[in-house]
Amino acid sequence: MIRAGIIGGTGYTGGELLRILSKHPEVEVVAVTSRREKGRKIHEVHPHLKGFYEIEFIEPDIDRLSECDVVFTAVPHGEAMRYVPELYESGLKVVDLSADYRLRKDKYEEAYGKTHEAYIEAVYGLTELHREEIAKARLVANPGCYPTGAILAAAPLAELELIERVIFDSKSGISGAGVSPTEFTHYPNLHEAIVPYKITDHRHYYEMEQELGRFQEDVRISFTPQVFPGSRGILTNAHIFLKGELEQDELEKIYRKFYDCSYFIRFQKAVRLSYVRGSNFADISINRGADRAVVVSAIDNLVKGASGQAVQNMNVMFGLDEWAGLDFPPLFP
Ligand SMILES: NC(=O)C1=CN([C@@H]2O[C@H](COP(=O)(O)OP(=O)(O)OC[C@H]3O[C@@H](n4cnc5c(N)ncnc54)[C@H](OP(=O)(O)O)[C@@H]3O)[C@@H](O)[C@H]2O)C=CC1
Ligand SMILES: CC(=O)N[C@@H](CCC(=O)OP(=O)(O)O)C(=O)O
Repeated sequence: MIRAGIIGGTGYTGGELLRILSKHPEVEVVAVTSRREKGRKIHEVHPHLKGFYEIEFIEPDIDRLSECDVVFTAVPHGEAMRYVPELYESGLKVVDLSADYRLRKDKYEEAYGKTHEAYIEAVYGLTELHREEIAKARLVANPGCYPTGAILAAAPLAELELIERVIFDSKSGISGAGVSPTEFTHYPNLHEAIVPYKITDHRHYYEMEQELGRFQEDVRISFTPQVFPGSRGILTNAHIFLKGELEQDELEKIYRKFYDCSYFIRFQKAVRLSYVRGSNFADISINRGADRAVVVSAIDNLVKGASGQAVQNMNVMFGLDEWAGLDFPPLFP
């Protein structure tokens, strides 16, 4: 069995890692940290996991994680870099869910407006794009939730350098903002609303630019995030203005070929968040219009957008089937 540790086990992605790993056939979770809840049982913080774990939260102390084969860092960006270098140097495999290692150093510093004091080169963990490098990696930087849905929607066309311009219009459930309540997440502020924010300057733009730019250097990207009053899911409408003429069937062929061996990519006529909820699937629909193609993607932000993809990456790093412990259907309705 692979012995797994989680730093940040009381948060939403930490809780989701615990849920997924509880049924993983090759993994035992041996250490889960919390500064606030140390000494308490897992189900005292995550009542939905009652009956699945006996262990208690421990202090985030690297020595206590040394018995692990893999550690997931599920803490806010800026905090993961306190732990990742030491974990990495101790020879463990690390999957970091934060933004600390996703970007090249200069881009990180531009996007986050500060010097990265603990930089290590990592593999960007969008599994469908980087499987071979992930298989050899000891540090995988799990992608942001918005970039996961957006990049998956545009990568097949970027690979062929067919994008004139792409506009990502994305709507996220509020669990993307983490477990701590804020004015932004406060019920009356969000209820019956769809709230655009960071309309022209969200930091996830840099991940989209970096990853699509690997395929097509001159790709032009715009991105606007919004939140809706639901817990889970990110729906992205990718408005793709194409270079040259491409019919619907040609577009479909390009996407099917690109995602040929990708278990978690499903092509659907209609894409709904409710068809992927609770699962690691990314559903995609392709719609050719007169002036552009609109590729719609749907993911669960806590699963394919975070903890599910982190487990998918761990599977690849340990040579397991990519879908091990993740081949469960979505929760509908
Ligand atoms: N929510 C989402 O949809 C997604 C989140 N992510 C990223 O994953 C990471 C975790 O997100 P999420 O679970 O939502 O965050 P939460 O805010 O829900 O939880 C983070 C947890 O980290 C712990 N923590 C905070 N600071 C530290 C620290 N310095 N040392 C140790 N533990 C710390 C806290 O636990 P305690 O106080 O008990 O120690 C807290 O419960 C973030 O970087 C986030 O951006 C990525 C993709 C999607
Ligand atoms: C709804 C909401 O607030 N979403 C978060 C993104 C969640 C995520 O993926 O953030 P990381 O890059 O930090 O991992 C935001 O806009 O900042």
